Amino acid sequence: MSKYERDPEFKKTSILDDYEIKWNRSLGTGVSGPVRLCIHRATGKEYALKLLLDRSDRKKAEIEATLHWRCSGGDHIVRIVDIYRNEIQQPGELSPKKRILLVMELMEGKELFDYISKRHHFTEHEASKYILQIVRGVQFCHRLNIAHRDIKPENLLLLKPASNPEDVVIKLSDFGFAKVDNGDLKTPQFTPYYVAPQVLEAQKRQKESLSGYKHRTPYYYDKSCDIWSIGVIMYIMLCGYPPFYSEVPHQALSNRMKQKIMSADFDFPENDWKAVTDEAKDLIRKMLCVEPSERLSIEEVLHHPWLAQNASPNRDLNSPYLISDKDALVEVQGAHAKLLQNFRRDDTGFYLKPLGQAKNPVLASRMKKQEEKKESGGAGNESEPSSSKAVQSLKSLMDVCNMPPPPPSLSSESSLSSSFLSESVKNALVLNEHNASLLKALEQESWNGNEFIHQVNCKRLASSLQELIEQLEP
Ligand SMILES: Nc1ncnc2c1ncn2[C@@H]1O[C@H](COP(=O)(O)OP(=O)(O)OP(=O)(O)O)[C@@H](O)[C@H]1O
Repeated sequence: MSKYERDPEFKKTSILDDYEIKWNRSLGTGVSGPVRLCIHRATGKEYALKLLLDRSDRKKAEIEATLHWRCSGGDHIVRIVDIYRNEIQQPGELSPKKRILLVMELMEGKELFDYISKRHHFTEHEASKYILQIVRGVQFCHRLNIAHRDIKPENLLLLKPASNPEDVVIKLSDFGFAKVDNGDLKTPQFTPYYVAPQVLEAQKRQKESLSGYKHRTPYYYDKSCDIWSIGVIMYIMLCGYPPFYSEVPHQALSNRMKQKIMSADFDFPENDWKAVTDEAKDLIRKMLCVEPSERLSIEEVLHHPWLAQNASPNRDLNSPYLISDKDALVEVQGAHAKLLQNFRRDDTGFYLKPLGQAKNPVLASRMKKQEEKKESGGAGNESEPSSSKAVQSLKSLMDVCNMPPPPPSLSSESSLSSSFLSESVKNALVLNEHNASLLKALEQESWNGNEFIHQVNCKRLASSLQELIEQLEP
């Protein structure tokens, strides 16, 4: 019996007895803060350490640790080797905090699409090998009745062999949104772009029931939303752009995009898809199927000919080029104006570099609006109650945090966005100056009253703002 078939032991002894934590070696940062490098004292082996706040009022960290642990026996799941429950102080903190510490196998943090964009030759055959690994990871979770619910490129970590790049190993990580699927998952939880229709429907229904509307039958969503996400990832892998675009880049998920997702309104533009096999398109259609009961199960995906027959062609795909190349994407935009018209990426999930290389019009127009507001001496409609204006200003700040980062090559745009972020914080503070939670969240991001001293973790700030808005809104 593998140790992962038993529930995990949350060790109470100090992690520092067993591991040396390299506090200055961040492997990547998410909502829960940086994942650090640590070294097993007895063997000298390197691991990744994720630190989760262990809040007594919420079981979130414990659930993430437990579900990730249960899936850790899978070949395509990042393995947890140890879990500790310790009070530990990170550098820069005033006092120790209760934490759950996940010691994981060390992966190469590179993101899947970033890796693909650097490949000179990338074929449908190779894409099928990558998708197969993702499917195997998800299959492992689903067999344990666990839905991951946040399958996106940043949560697919890589191990690269020195020899053949085709042998890259892909593993699924970050079980922060995972749940045991009893067929009654109804917390609307998603990341835009990879969100399945039934998640949106669940969200709509939850809103309706909060406003008193009663549904005759409860609406549920389940593991099948993971299949939808794999469908979106496969689509992008084969052509270089996503099947659904948002028309409003700064908005988390526009109504238009929601409509498109809920009606599975996508196609395979001939120019980019003519070299792709019908089997691949057939599989995508069956994964991006609106009705969850008609969508393939993970076992059916595995048995689909595109994966089962291992016969996809070795022809080069354009996707790496389109994912990374500005000119190519401009061509795509022209050729598929219908699909791309007015749509832009809005998710920080992964970044289609070329789209952001135009001088960010959203940023510019938002700055202009803020300027106009300042000049007119107000924060908007005077008849609005000040509390709703305060919430609105927090929402605007959250929108800014959720905007995609500029590409590293555009340092000027980067400084523009950080000064815009500071301006947005100041605007929010005018109406929320006594909000202790806001001040705390800003301090955590090194806000000195005028600007951020260090790199801001926009995802984490957006998530704190979301919590705050939920508390303030009736
Ligand atoms: N086992 C690992 N080995 C190497 N790097 C890792 C490992 N686990 C996580 N990372 C790095 O840390 C980043 C954040 O990890 P993770 O996604 O688990 O954190 P999170 O706080 O839950 O993030 P998110 O904001 O996506 O919810 C990853 O994108 C990756 O770059």
